Amino acid sequence: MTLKKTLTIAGSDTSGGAGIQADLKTFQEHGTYGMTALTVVATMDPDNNWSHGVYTLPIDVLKAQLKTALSVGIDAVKTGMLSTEDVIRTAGEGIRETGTDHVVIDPVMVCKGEDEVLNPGTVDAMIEYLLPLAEVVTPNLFEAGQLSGLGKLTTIDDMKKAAEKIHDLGSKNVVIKGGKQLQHDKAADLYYDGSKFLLLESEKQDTLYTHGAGCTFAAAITANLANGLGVEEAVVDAKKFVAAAIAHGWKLNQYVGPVLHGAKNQHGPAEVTVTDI
Ligand SMILES: Nc1ncnc2c1ncn2[C@@H]1O[C@H](COP(=O)(O)OP(=O)(O)O)[C@@H](O)[C@H]1O
Ligand SMILES: Cc1ncc(COP(=O)(O)O)c(C=O)c1O
Repeated sequence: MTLKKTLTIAGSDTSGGAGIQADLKTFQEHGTYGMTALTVVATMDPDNNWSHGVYTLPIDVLKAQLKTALSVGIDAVKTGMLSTEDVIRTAGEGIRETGTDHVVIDPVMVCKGEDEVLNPGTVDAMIEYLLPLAEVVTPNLFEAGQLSGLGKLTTIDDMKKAAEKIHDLGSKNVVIKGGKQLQHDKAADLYYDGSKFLLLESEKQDTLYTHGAGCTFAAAITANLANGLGVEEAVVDAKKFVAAAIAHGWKLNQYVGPVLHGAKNQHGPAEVTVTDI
């Protein structure tokens, strides 16, 4: 049996819901063989309101992991938390060497609820080293505002303008996640392939248990591309996967509630409507 091989270049979320943990669980649910190149280890302090520590691994350690993964061969690759310009450049070099076009860039800049980029130099580095390689980029509203240079995005019209700008930066397809932040009665994401805009909508859940949703969405797109789906189909199916995972999100402790990565396979896909806009 030959499995498609999917690589995530991302951070470890020790609490298990996001980061490479989300990616590997999601790859598994899609029947792909997951591999990892770790960039940072994120920890959470129970004595200090679960505040995050982010420990960047030495760049040589990242390079050695990429060498291992590249020697095996990769069918699709995604990125997650990349903490410095050096890490981003190295990730870009690794992605080029995989030779695959199935490249999903999840431009993680902050963890949920925060609105300041941890390290501002990383936005320019993502634009320079990663967007030109992307088959799909999946910013949330905040990240799309940063990458496009348009700042705060509040409407679907703003999202369209940002998607065009990000497409011009080299990503072949752009998915801007409206999520909970967008003032809209559904959880709406905008898909743009350079010519048409699609609005992907699912039920907006009234829940705080969405930890890992962004990583899970991008990992599902990656696995779908590896499995041979077209980009539009890969994104719509991933939305059904993540919406189900959010609908079954659960409380890990008083601070965090992760999505249930296996929800689609256990309970069925969520309903998603797709509208040409
Ligand atoms: N409360 C919610 N109910 C339903 N879907 C949501 C909710 N919050 C986010 N989503 C969806 O989850 C996916 C990931 O988005 P989001 O959580 O905003 O990303 P990120 O983790 O990068 O901030 C998107 O498809 C988004 O629309
Ligand atoms: C290592 C790592 N990557 C990515 C994220 C982003 O997670 P989400 O999918 O909830 O945006 C986090 C958030 O805690 C993280 O710790």
